[in-house]
Amino acid sequence: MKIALLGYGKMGKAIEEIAVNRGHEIVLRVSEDIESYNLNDVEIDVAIDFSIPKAAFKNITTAFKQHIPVVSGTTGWLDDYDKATKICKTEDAAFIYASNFSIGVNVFFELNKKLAQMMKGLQDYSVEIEEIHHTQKLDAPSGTAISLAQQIISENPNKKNWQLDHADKDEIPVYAKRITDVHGTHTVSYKSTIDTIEIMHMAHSRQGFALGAVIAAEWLKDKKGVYSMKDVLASLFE
Ligand SMILES: NC(=O)C1=CN([C@@H]2O[C@H](COP(=O)(O)OP(=O)(O)OC[C@H]3O[C@@H](n4cnc5c(N)ncnc54)[C@H](O)[C@@H]3O)[C@@H](O)[C@H]2O)C=CC1
Ligand SMILES: O=C(O)C1=N[C@H](C(=O)O)C[C@H](O)C1
Repeated sequence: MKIALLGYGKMGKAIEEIAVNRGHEIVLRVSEDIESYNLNDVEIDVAIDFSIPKAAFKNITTAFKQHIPVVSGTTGWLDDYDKATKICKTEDAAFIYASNFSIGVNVFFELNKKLAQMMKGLQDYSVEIEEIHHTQKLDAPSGTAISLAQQIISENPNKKNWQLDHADKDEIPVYAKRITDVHGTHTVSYKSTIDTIEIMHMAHSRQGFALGAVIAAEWLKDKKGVYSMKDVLASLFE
């Protein structure tokens, strides 16, 4: 598979290593405005975008306009997600966005939904989310923490929204901490005066995110349409 890397930072490099080990070829590395590159110059089977919030929408839609399937893991740009999926459909392209491509986190997402269903009637418990990441991270809270909050909100009618660092009764507080060299730790806690229930996922490296993104790209390559990581991992969740 011929891969274009849109964003060639920490994740771009981790993806390159795994993709090459799985027999793929990196044909383009984009690390600044995509207008400086001509996507027609090389044959591309799939583009993988791990860039920065303000570049993601342009990177992704530029690829769609060349009918190139796109896997995107960039966080912090989702206000434009619906616009991007519309362009994907108009251009007959293919797209998977995930706030977290790690298979472990996708299992954790399923646990989070199940736990939210069980806890929604237990009014003595208050729910909160904590995420910890390295100090170079541009966005807060993390895309994964927002996904976790949205999953709880869709299961629990008493929760209407999430807030960074504080919350009203019908909101979920999300606490974001920045500590050198932390790859990504997410904890969902339900606390009462009697006890605390917690689920936690801790990434030990970027390998899980990168492997999941390459697996998603292999799965998406010959498809059209908009998908999620749940589609890619369907057999795991049957
Ligand atoms: N969905 C997931 O599983 C994961 C998502 N992420 C997200 O991926 C993104 C990238 O993370 P890192 O690689 O750690 O960041 P990074 O800062 O190491 O890399 C970002 C790269 O984008 C490049 N860049 C700047 N402007 C650009 C443009 N206009 N077009 C293309 N590239 C441009 C920068 O030169 C930099 O090398 C972040 O949004 C992060 O939150 C990170 C890990 C896992
Ligand atoms: O920036 C990171 O590093 C990560 N970002 C993603 C997020 O915002 O959730 C995923 C992972 O936690 C690492």
